Amino acid sequence: MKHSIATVSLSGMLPEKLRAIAAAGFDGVEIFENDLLYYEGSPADVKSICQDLGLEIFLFQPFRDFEGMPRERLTKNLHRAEKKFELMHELGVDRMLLCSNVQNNCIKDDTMIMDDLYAIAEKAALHNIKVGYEALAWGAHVNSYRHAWSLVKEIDHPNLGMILDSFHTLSIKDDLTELAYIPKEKIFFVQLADAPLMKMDVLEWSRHFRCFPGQGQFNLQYFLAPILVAGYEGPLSLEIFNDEFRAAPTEQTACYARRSLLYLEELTRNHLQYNYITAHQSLFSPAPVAQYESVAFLEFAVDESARTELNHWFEQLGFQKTGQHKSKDVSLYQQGDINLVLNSEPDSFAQHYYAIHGPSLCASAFKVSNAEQALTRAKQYGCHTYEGRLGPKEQFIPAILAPDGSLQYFLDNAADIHQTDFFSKPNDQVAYLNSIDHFAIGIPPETMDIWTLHFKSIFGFVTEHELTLADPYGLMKSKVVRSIDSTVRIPLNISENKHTSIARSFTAYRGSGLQHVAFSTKDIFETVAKLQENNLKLLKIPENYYEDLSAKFDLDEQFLNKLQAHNLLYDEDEKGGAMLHVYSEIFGNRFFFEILQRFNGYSQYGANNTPVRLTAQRAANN
Ligand SMILES: O=C(O)c1ccc(O)c(O)c1
Ligand SMILES: [Mg+2]
Repeated sequence: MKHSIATVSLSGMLPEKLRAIAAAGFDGVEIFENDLLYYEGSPADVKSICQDLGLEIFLFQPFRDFEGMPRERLTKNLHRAEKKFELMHELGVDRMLLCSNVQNNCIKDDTMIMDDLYAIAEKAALHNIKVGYEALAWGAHVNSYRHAWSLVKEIDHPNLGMILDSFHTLSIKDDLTELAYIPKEKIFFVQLADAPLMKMDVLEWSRHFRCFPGQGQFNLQYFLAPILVAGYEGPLSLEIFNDEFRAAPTEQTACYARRSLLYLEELTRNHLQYNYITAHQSLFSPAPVAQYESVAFLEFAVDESARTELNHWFEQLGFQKTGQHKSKDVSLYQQGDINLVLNSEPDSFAQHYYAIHGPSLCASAFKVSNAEQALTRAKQYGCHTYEGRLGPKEQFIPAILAPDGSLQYFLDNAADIHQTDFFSKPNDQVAYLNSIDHFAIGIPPETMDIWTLHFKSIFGFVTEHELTLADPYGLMKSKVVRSIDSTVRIPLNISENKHTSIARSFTAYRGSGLQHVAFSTKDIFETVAKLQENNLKLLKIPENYYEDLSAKFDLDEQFLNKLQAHNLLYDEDEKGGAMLHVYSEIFGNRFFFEILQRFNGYSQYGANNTPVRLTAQRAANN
């Protein structure tokens, strides 16, 4: 289907927005009146910029507070409309959005409103313009598409139709059934926006918190599907009022905006198919999501000194160096199913990454059912791919760029590369740690929505509820993205405050970066004893914490003493699951390691203990 976006959705000056919109692959735009008002060029200039960029102008908007005004205002309002029709001719657009009146003095009389709408439709006809009526959720009288449609249907004028905007419909939880029964020629335009569910004034919610499809909590496919069933074939247009996007980089936002429409098309296609409705042929249909089986490896960019230091930490954690790359300065550490890689190869991706970020996670690799399929899907979604220089006999591993510019590899032959790419020796030590339970990354707050969309669309991951947690110097928020069956889990952490641990890691990394890696073990007491024997520095937990535990949970004294002796933290969930976990100290203000054991299907991340951890880390690292 054709894709469009309202200019209000992006940051920047009008020409800059238009260039980014074209570069992201949109077919056209809605010109938001304010963008035009503030622009120094004429409407004809805007028309020619769009033409040069290959963008169609689909819609001019909004025209406000027209219908149902006191009678003496009608002539004036019709005159105002005609002025805008003339401007629209200069712009080269034939469709206008009229939003329902929000004024206090709007007269709540359907007959009078219909007279007014008929009058504007007649004027529009003289100018060859089509007026689409949109019910704002906070409209003074008309605030639902069903009310708007009852009026438009009754008026039955060829120059008057409907504009359907997902936000206004889904925010008031309106019934969606009637959408399928609006004749397609009466649906003049469709606007799409997602939003997080919030308890607040609907106007404020709409003006500040809309987001791209897939980033919020609306089920947009339930809104779009009946519109397609009605036969609508016009553009799908994003209209996003969002404070973060107003400040975010224009080009990147435009790219993710476009991807969100592809994602919505895919969800809608699946939803239609699930209901045995023949899907629109033109709906985006990418390669299916591959199955994500595990984290295949985590790769750290290091220089010589960081390599020595991390080598030491890994050994203390019980890893064994089992591989040396055949042609590169890359080494492999293993334990159980865990693979960690240190890369200090000159003139490589890792070294460029190191030059900017210092010791950091430069790549994460995922074991998937079919790497080619995962890559194809990512490409279809417009992801940037990466192909590094291959050494002799080295295997090619498909990779894409994550939103922070690090690499994400897809592997379906994880076992093989150890043989083909590395001089390897068998791991002959006992494995205390078994697998990567999760790894957390700290990201700039304004990129949270981009990251979630990345994992949802490319990886087919799901998100868990965002949690707000206390740091001694502010707040952090954490949202987990994970594969459906939890084989891969990645908490995404943000903080708006300047002095929190997350903020400190941003400074160290000069950007986003790894916060911690959590390894699972099958016997945490034995493992911790071993790590202590290896002199791994574990985070010391204050005694008060254990006092509180004994008050909160039904734990016996001996067990509590054992926890305290091992600096172990304890959490329970409401379904009877429990978790024991312990933390290392922090590696250079950057990342740390967690060792955990889950019991009885505990599916959380010990967030209740995060404030204790953050405070203890700060005490140890100040
Ligand atoms: O917030 C508003 O005023 C506004 C204007 C135009 C729209 O299309 C819309 O959905 C909201
Ligand atoms: Mg709208």
